Amino acid sequence: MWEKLTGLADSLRDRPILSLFNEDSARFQTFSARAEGLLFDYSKTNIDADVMAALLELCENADLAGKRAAMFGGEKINDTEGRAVLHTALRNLDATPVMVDGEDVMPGVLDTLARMEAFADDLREGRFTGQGGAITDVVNIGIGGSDLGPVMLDIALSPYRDGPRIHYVSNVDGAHIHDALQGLDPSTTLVIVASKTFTTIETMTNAETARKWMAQQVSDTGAQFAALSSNLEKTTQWGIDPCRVFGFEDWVGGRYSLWGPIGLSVMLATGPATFRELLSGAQAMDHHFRDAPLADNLPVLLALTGIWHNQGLGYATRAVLPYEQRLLRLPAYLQQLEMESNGKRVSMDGSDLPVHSGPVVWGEPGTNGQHAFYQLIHQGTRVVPCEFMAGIKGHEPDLAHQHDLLLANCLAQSEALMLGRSLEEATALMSDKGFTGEELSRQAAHRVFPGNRPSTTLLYPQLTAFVLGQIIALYEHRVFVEGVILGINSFDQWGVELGKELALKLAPILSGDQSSADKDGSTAGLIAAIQSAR
Ligand SMILES: O=P(O)(O)OC[C@H]1O[C@](O)(CO)[C@@H](O)[C@@H]1O
Repeated sequence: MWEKLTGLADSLRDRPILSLFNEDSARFQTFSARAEGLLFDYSKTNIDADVMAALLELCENADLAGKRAAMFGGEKINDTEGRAVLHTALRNLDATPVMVDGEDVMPGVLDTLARMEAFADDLREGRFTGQGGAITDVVNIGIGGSDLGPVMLDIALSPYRDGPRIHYVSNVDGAHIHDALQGLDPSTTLVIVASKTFTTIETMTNAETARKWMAQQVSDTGAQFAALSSNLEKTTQWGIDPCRVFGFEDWVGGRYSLWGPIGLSVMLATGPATFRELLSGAQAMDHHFRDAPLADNLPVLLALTGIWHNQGLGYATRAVLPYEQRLLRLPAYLQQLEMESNGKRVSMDGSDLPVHSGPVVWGEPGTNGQHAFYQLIHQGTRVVPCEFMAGIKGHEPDLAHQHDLLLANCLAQSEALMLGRSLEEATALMSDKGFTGEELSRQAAHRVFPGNRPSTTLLYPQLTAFVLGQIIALYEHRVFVEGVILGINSFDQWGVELGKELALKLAPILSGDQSSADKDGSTAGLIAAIQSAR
């Protein structure tokens, strides 16, 4: 199945991308696609018509259309956990029926959304208060999918923020909750415990700490706690009033959960209307993904460029480079979305993957990244496919000149990556500066850029809630498509379990209650070093 692609990759690896533009003046039009205001340009890659045909063949062979229908249709495609995968139902605002085990899940989804909206309105309009008056601060305690999505959205939607201040606590490191609670008044603070399972050690430990902190000033601490979870039994056991528990079903994966109750903190900060805009944007992308032909389908095209670069050409990482400061936490969010989903070594049937799993995903907003790691991207020995993204318009009309500079930088980087600078050009440059002989060669060598480095660019009109919904759903579906082509289950995460189990066993050893005798030499040595220094 992979031979055709890897064969093409071997023969085309060094072909200059620039030559493709010289041969075809319409290359940009052919190798870019639009959907509902978004423009995805993948012309600055080595993909040509043959490569695209081979990539689309992979989609056919993997029955992408059938698997997509199975996902939207509520089939239990997460078969190592026996679950459907229906984050799309959370933004199915038209309420068209979505069946799981013969039952329409939409009435429940919309009922929870309405409850969240009523609670958000009550809190934002001062009808729900703390013991000391209107809620001024909300502390959202969660980790992984119960944190990264809301944190990313909170920053991205800052122009729309008009509610209480939100503070996010995720790390079990006591420093995190200590610093977050500094200066907050417990009597006007709401604590949200966000955990799908309601068993995650980091979250439950931080929630206990928050409860103790609140008890110092608030007599009925339970009245200022809310929970977002699938485990209603545990939220009740923990003492959270069911009227402030917002539940969701097991068919919402943690890293796909920001569209439902896990997004409550964002709704509190920006209001129900903005949250609905976010859902509408995602829904628009769902429709596009479901209905557009594969060759014009943005999530499919984004996935295929990923497959070409990672499994075809063997590039091990990809950089996500938003030229949008408010997408500061998008790379971190995508790290979980992509790497927890597609970082798997076996196919659905348990056999070893014939190709690499999904790539390492990393990044940072431009222009900051330019002054940090772009050196390696331009002149390092490894090729890093870059995924640029930028809004055509900012939210600061008075600072439009800065936005133009931002866009100029974004375009300059993808251009520089493709064009590079030859030894002849570098030599001429340094010769003009007066260098001669061996010193000219030496100085010129340092100024050569190999170029021919691939990148894609996603342009969007402006970072509104709607557009943000589109972008996140685009990446979600990209992960799905890559997972289908790889033949893996993108919706479980067994790889995080072993470390959790070992941490639980190590805790009593570290505290001295158990012996480290059965530990490997390094771990035992580290334990001894920690214990002896206490
Ligand atoms: O929401 P929960 O159940 O606390 O889980 C938090 C995170 O832990 C994981 O299970 C593993 O890291 C993630 O998939 C999940 O997002």
